[in-house]
Amino acid sequence: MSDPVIEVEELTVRYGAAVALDAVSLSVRAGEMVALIGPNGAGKSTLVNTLSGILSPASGRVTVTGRLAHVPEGRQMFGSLTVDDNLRLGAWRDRDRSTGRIYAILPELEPVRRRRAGLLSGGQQQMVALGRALMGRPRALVIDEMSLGLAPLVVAGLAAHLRALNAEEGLAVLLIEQNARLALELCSRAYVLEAGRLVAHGSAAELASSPAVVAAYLGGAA
Ligand SMILES: Nc1ncnc2c1ncn2[C@@H]1O[C@H](COP(=O)(O)OP(=O)(O)OP(=O)(O)O)[C@@H](O)[C@H]1O
Repeated sequence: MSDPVIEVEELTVRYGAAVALDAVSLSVRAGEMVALIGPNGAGKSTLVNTLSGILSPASGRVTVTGRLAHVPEGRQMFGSLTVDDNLRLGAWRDRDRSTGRIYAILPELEPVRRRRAGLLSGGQQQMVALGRALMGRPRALVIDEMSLGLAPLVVAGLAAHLRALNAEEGLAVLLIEQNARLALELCSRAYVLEAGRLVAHGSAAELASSPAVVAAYLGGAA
């Protein structure tokens, strides 16, 4: 098995005296798509912000091999700029980098490349947000609430692109989702975070048949 691209070891993060993450360990390997599931306030954003280097650990370690890109919740488009210009913002370190590679990976964006991003559908905007993250040629991608407000067919299209990136480029993907059902469908493994602690971890199939997970997150009997 390949080495982890994202490795979080016994990570504790505090806001003042409040413990937001308590000895959390997780890993994502190259070519893997892994979910982090948890309710509001579980500590998901705290983990993402620590991975991005915005927050510092009180103890423990976060290691990312290569570049990590973050696809934020709510897409965060520059609505008055074109799709192409939004993509270019993902490569601010290298302004001459071509967007051609992104249109090859996400061909749905090519016909709308000159359109203002604010005029696109939610699904198209999510694709632009993904493309913008890929412009930095990351080895790891953290995607926040990708499915929010999107139709199942649109989410399936996005997931197909992520699987191809997993397989063809060995991208490591950490999917942060409140929609546990969807996360367990899309990912091979998942972690469940509650009040700053990991309460479950396993293959998606194991978690989908765990009575505790079913009761808390899948709304019914296994
Ligand atoms: N800047 C802050 N100062 C103090 N406490 C904070 C701060 N940010 C978050 N918290 C607290 O830390 C805990 C974890 O919050 P976090 O935002 O990481 O959760 P989350 O899982 O991302 O929630 P959501 O799904 O609602 O975004 C919560 O109890 C929250 O109230």
